[in-house]
Amino acid sequence: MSKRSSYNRSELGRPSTKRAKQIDEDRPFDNLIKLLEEQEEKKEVTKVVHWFRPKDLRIHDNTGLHHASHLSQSSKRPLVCIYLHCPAEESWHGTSPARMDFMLEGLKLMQEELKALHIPLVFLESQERNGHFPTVARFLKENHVSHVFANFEYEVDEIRRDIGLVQEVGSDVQVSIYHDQTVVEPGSMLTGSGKPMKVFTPYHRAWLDRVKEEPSLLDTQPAPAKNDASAAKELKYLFGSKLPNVAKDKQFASNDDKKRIRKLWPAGHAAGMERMDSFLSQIDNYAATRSNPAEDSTSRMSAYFSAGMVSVREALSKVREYNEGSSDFTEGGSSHGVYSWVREIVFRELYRQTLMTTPHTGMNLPQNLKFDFVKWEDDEEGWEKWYKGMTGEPFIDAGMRQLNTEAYMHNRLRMNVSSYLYCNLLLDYRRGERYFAETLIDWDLSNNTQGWEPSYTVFNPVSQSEKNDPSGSYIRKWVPELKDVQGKAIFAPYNRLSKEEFEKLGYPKPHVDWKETKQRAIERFKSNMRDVTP
Ligand SMILES: Cc1cc2nc3c(=O)[nH]c(=O)nc-3n(C[C@H](O)[C@H](O)[C@H](O)COP(=O)(O)OP(=O)(O)OC[C@H]3O[C@@H](n4cnc5c(N)ncnc54)[C@H](O)[C@@H]3O)c2cc1C
Repeated sequence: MSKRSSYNRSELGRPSTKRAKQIDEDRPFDNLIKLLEEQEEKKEVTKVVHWFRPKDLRIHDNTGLHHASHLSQSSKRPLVCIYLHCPAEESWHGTSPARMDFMLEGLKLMQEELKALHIPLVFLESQERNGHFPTVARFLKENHVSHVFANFEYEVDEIRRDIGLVQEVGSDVQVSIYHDQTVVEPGSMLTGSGKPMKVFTPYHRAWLDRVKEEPSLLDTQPAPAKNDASAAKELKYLFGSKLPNVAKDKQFASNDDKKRIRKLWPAGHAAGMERMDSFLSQIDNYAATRSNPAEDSTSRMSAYFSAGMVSVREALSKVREYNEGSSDFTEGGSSHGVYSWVREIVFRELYRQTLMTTPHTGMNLPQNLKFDFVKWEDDEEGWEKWYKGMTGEPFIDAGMRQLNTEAYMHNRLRMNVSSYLYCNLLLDYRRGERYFAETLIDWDLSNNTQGWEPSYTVFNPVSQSEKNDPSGSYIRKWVPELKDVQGKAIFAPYNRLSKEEFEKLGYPKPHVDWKETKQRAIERFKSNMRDVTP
């Protein structure tokens, strides 16, 4: 579905590892907090704005919006919502046609919901990447806005954009930004020596304790209150703002693609909550079936979480109801299914903490900077076979074809296809990461970059499929050339069928030898990786 298959240098460009270390030490997020704290409190309220970003596209349980509504009500001044569309930014960062369409459909629904509350949702547009905060600042000025609210985004460029806004508006507008993407505030989970936790197991344990002790972390906020009728009159000129057009490079390749994806992923909060409710009825099977892609038993909530159409708090507050009102999601306090689903949410929470506290991870650099010294291969044939799902490794091909068809891939496959790309094909992992960004509906920078973090673990697609897709149903579904292959031959048809039988299938033979290329990768990593000089 994604049309792009080659990348030029600037898109995969990155700072030097030395510069990366400097950025980690002088974190843009800390600078933003300092600026926000230094603002003088603005007593007089004229108009209040909430600025929606691509990660908080809902009016329910939206922290920034809730505070904006509160100020608007207490000061009896009107609330206005804005969304900034910047096609150049979307191109720069990746993002897929599926995700763009999903977000815009969600925004259309939100505009209607807000209109019923007499609150306008205004779409602003900036053609230039660096035109974002000046466009917002101009709108605030022209509309005599005194207070603007938003939720934090933790990517470096977004933090710098917010720094730009605070500086640009100066004392004219008070800017308030809230943590909203997670249950536990990123940056607040520290080791004994006061450093941000980076390792999953202790983070998970501490997270479970925190949520058990502070169940209010899962409480949700209501949708904003209605603007009064006179405000609606005063704001008349802001209603009816036209939904932005999708940039050419973010349009679906065909109408069929659009129809298929919209059916699989209906946009909006209501659709997301319906999906969550239906998942809850089967959550108890999650632990036993989550790794089998043919079961398709995971929640498929990722698209709703990454666009913020459903807040993770709201989803977990539902899980709490299911868990008899208890926020004890430890093994002892919940079913296997609940424990293991919440565990996945905790990965998401940790990855946001990592992005905020180790900002270089959002700058096309691996968390383990030693991997930046690896010399990658230029196997263009391998690249093309990988993204088209024609490598000759059935499990890999099935995963890539699912991705190209559904704008989604099961987690087990994401782990396998990524390992195959940078270990067996020895291609720069950033190319795969970018392909995911440009194809997935649930693209999320922190989950994606952490998922693609290179490591020495080389997944074996044959044993992985034998273990996780034991009946071969997932492979048969996505690789129709193999649908009639019986028994264990489905996992490795080239090696397990006779030459004649294999040739009849019309399926490619493996592009590389798995064992040899595993060895090559380990040797390459060992010889190329080196310490980063401070
Ligand atoms: C190489 C690679 C790339 C990935 N890219 C993305 C991405 O761009 N966007 C994205 O949301 N997830 C990404 N993931 C994580 C994971 O694969 C998806 O979140 C999951 O498959 C989504 O399906 P689900 O909603 O049914 O998950 P469920 O199993 O139902 O899990 C519930 C939620 O927990 C979170 N979650 C689950 N697994 C992980 C994980 N491994 N890491 C972090 N959070 C997780 C997601 O928000 C998910 O919706 C990636 C993983 C890998 C290995």
